[in-house]
Amino acid sequence: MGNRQPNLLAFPTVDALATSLRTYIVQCQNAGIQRHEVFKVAVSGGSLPKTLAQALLTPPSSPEDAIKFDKWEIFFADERAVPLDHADSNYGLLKAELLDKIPADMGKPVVHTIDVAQLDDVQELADQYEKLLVNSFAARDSVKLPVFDLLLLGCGPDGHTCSLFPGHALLRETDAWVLPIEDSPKPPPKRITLSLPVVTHGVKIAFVATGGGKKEIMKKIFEEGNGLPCALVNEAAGERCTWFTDNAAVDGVSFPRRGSLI
Ligand SMILES: O=C1O[C@H](COP(=O)(O)O)[C@@H](O)[C@H](O)[C@H]1O
Repeated sequence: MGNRQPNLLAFPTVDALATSLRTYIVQCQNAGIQRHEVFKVAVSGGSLPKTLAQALLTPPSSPEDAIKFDKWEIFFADERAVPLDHADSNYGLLKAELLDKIPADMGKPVVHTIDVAQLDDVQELADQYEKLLVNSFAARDSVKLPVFDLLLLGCGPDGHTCSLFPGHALLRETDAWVLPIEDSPKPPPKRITLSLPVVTHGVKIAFVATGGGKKEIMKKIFEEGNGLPCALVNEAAGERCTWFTDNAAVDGVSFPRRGSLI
């Protein structure tokens, strides 16, 4: 991969990881606000929202370190086709872990949820979410792909990210921005997900992977690749992609720069 290698950072604890993740997110936020006065960020579900809350809800160490939630537009990197208050909803999880805990003086982000009126038709659900992106990122005719300022992603123990699963036909999609999936190997089966080209087109892409349960797949992603969805993101995004891991998740992986910051 040469100088297009992703950054792989390993921290001794999740606390230390969260501190660096915050610094990184603030840099992305400030760059986004400078570029177009807002910060457009896509977030995943799973274990990410908890770590994200840990990173974002601490008081700033300086004015430059401030989280400006009133400038944030939050989109979902993937979402399950369930009501927003369902236990499987990625929005519901983010709400419980982060959104409900944001103090009033930090501002309120705009949060783009799925259109729950379309839950019965997952293709329509994906199409509606794509339309939302078209409206937010300008007309599709003039914009080939939406460019998120940052995508915050998780990595499943099988190497999936968003709802892009190993070996699935959705990995070959080149046109659509948002895709439906009806046969997710991880429940619930019906979901929507950003496509690989949209994910890899972001200004910055950050993965958060913690715990010993991730170490086998981390070895495969970084040492073999094997067409795993997370490895495909690494290959396409190169140095725009940064992994925030703890030591347990990269135990035995030869690559990481320990705890250093970008
Ligand atoms: O199903 C999903 O799983 C992935 C990974 O979750 P994790 O708990 O292993 O971190 C998550 O990134 C994705 O958003 C979610 O829908």
